[in-house]
Amino acid sequence: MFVLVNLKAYDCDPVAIARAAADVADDAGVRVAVAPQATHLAPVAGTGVETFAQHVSPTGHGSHTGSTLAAAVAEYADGTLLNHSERRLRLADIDAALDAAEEAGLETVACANNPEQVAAVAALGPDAVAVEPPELIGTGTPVSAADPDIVTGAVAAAGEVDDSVSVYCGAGISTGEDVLAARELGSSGVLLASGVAKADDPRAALEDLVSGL
Ligand SMILES: O=C[C@H](O)COP(=O)(O)O
Repeated sequence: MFVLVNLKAYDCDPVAIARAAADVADDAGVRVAVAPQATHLAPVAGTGVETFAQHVSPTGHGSHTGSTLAAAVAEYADGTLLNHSERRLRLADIDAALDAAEEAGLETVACANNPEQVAAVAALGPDAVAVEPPELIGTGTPVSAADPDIVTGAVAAAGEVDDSVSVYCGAGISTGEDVLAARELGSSGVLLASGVAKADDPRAALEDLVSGL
């Protein structure tokens, strides 16, 4: 299982969380990655943890003020999220951002709300898709318990399009039990945020997440 921790724009210490994630990944032998704000990519990557951007632009070098270029992100990061439900892109822009990310050598995780969108984004050839029902994001109610069919549906939808695309799930995942339930449903990773970024003790939260793996 891959544990991808998105720090969003939460008021947290990205480097402390990254250090804890690197330790937990090493100790448990589990892939754990951290996706900080773009301005924190360098210090987070400096901890040695796998580092993801939260977004890259569907543009290359040129007159694109405010862009986050995949090539610039790749100086520090290993991969990137795309089309998170809090950073939605049009289909053509997901396609272009995937191309830019792949050209820069970034691993790509494209998000989708439901199995139908999973099929659409899987057809664009990301390394992975992450299904997240928006209504469960940040609730602490895990998608694996509240809407298991959306996870199994996403696994089936991606498999019909391209079975080399990994399927992750997210929304409300915060415990080791949630991670195991996600795996039972066919997911090969989880995407989560508040369970770690808002935890009183992020290191303990990370240790619990991987405890059953
Ligand atoms: O990127 C992470 C997801 O939106 C899930 O967020 P959450 O774990 O706070 O529900």
